[in-house]
Amino acid sequence: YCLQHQDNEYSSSSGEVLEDFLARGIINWGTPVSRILDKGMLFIQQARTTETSGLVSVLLEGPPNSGKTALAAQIAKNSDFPFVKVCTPE
Ligand SMILES: Nc1ncnc2c1ncn2[C@@H]1O[C@H](COP(=O)(O)OP(=O)(O)OP(=O)(O)O)[C@@H](O)[C@H]1O
Repeated sequence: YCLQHQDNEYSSSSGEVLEDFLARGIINWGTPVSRILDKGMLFIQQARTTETSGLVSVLLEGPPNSGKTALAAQIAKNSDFPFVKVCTPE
């Protein structure tokens, strides 16, 4: 599910959230985008390996609306793992 609103409204399923973020696709406008997507594929492989716990944490830092969530959604889509967006008050 997706907890998108502070009023505890569960707005859409994992697949619908992905479609929202990726409706127009990801524009690969330069090295920062391609590097994050490439590293995302490595993290997916890492999460799939049986030697690890299957839990991989990644911090994407950047200004508001710079595309952090869109890139996380694209990596989730590439992985076939579910995408869950959780919004906090801060
Ligand atoms: N590389 C990209 N290609 C296509 N669309 C993009 C790209 N980067 C950002 N966008 C679009 O810009 C908008 C803002 O991006 P997004 O919500 O991912 O930013 P954010 O960094 O997570 O923002 P915030 O920190 O405010 O949560 C979205 O509509 C997203 O789809």
